[in-house]
Amino acid sequence: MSELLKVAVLGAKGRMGTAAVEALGAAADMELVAALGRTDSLDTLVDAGAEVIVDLTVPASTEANVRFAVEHGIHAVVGTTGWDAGRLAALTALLAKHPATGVLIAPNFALGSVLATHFAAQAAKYFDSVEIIELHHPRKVDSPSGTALRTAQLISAARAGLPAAPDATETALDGARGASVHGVPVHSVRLAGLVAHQEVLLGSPGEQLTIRHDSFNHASFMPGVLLGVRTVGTRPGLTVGLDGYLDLEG
Ligand SMILES: NC(=O)C1=CN([C@@H]2O[C@H](COP(=O)(O)OP(=O)(O)OC[C@H]3O[C@@H](n4cnc5c(N)ncnc54)[C@H](O)[C@@H]3O)[C@@H](O)[C@H]2O)C=CC1
Ligand SMILES: O=C(O)C1=N[C@H](C(=O)O)C[C@H](O)C1
Repeated sequence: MSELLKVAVLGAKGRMGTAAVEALGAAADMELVAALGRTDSLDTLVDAGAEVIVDLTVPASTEANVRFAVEHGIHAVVGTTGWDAGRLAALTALLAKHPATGVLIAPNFALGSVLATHFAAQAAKYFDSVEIIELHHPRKVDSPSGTALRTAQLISAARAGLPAAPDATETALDGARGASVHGVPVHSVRLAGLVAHQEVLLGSPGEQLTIRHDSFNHASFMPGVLLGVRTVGTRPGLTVGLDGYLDLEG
């Protein structure tokens, strides 16, 4: 019998953490060796012999958690938001000192969402206008969502060198045109009853393409979490986006 992969969850009592503890506990090739909450010591990870952590905490905690893991040779699969360019640069520098360790920063684990973002980036250069609407449950603490930030970044890169989208707005109330993320307008909706949803609207004269993804519950994220845990140890260094572990060109 082959060895089980020793996995720990950080943020184990949260919405995502609860679902991940259940999914990882049910995986035949994994052993859940630790389930940490906000007040637990990170030393538990070392004592438990964790090989991979899954960080599902809060933007204020995630950077220190991942740093601890990398410094102890533990791979990290990260779903928590808040990984801006500065944090990613610092993590890349840290990983250079720990070349055998892998980190996946996954703004969204739902495979449909990863595909929707990929398709939106592919389509973006063929339309005059692109805007993003992300819609989430009202307990979400960050806005715009990590998924929308990532989608806007990829769309902006795909549209490099193209004219700006037409927009005759001369006066607007603050926020009425959304937040400009890499030049792409992003609108955040927080509504009771929602889970996690995103629409990318692409427009040209006479036509519109809408690319929409819906997560109806947290089960949607679990296949991506498991894929990340199974793969991260074979991918040293930093990977941003679960698409880095998929074969999207094939
Ligand atoms: N990548 C993805 O597919 C998804 C990512 N997320 C992101 O994951 C994060 C968590 O989301 P939710 O579970 O909805 O939030 P939540 O608020 O339900 O759970 C966060 C949990 O982390 C705990 N926590 C805070 N600091 C901690 C620390 N230092 N160590 C251990 N636990 C700590 C909190 O006490 C709480 O129980 C958010 O950033 C969210 O945007 C959420 C859903 C999907
Ligand atoms: O907080 C959430 O719920 C989610 N957070 C991630 C994000 O900010 O994109 C992923 C998903 O949208 C759910």
